[in-house]
Amino acid sequence: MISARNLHFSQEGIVILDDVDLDVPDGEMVGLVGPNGSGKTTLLRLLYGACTPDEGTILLDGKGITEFRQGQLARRIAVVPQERPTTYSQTLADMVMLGRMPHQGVVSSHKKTDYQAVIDALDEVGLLDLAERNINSLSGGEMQRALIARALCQKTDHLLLDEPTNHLDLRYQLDVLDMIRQLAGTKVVVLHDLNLAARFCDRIAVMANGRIVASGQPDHVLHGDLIQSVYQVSMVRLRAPGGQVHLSFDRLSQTSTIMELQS
Ligand SMILES: Nc1ncnc2c1ncn2[C@@H]1O[C@H](COP(=O)(O)OP(=O)(O)OP(=O)(O)O)[C@@H](O)[C@H]1O
Repeated sequence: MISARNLHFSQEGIVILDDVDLDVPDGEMVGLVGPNGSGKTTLLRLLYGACTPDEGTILLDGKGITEFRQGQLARRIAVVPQERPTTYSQTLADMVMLGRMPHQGVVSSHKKTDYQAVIDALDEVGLLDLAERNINSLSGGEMQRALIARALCQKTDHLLLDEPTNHLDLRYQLDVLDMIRQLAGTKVVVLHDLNLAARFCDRIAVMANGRIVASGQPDHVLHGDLIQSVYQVSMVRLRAPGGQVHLSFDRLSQTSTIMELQS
């Protein structure tokens, strides 16, 4: 369980997060959505201790995040950041093995369980065939899956992902989010694609101007009035013959009515 209470965070005199509360219960996947610059990455960074809030508390399974040493935190939280690693010569398997570091002693060599964790994680993201490839040669989507494999390898109770699907093709967007959803523990995922958020997240928190302006189950949160006020676009909710909801967006000048089409 991750709980954030009353978070305030400023940089260079600019308020970036303003009174943010967030609860992520065990087993749930919570999507953070919102326009560019609304504070999603900053909130994620606070949740994994990369930044310290000016005010407020973050509890990890009931214990203040500041009470954990760095190594303890790395055994509890894995992160898939937006940034790509600075590329240098290293095999994919070696990069993913870095996810095992929090579980290894200072001078310990890799154990059988470490190698197995790397193999399992690479297999999970469909990259096992590329294990010995230099990471410099990976495509954008392959690198993104490699970073997810590294986080899986860390075997933590909490997984935080910043736009994990933005380089992935359609199949891997679905495969990766489905796989993440099924993991035990808590998952927080920053997404721009509201259809993916609606499909895979148990709950969604909508951010705007450094605040969470709505949160709850996707069907309750993703309604036209809110989307229009937050993104300045109109939203149409369509329902496919199989019952799946599809959200369609348009510029306000083109469509301003919100419709529900049932087949
Ligand atoms: N060091 C800083 N100094 C001043 N402003 C900053 C600093 N770091 C971040 N910001 C601002 O904080 C705001 C929130 O940034 P953040 O990256 O959290 O947004 P985001 O919702 O993740 O955006 P995006 O969807 O574009 O990735 C932005 O307006 C950004 O310019």
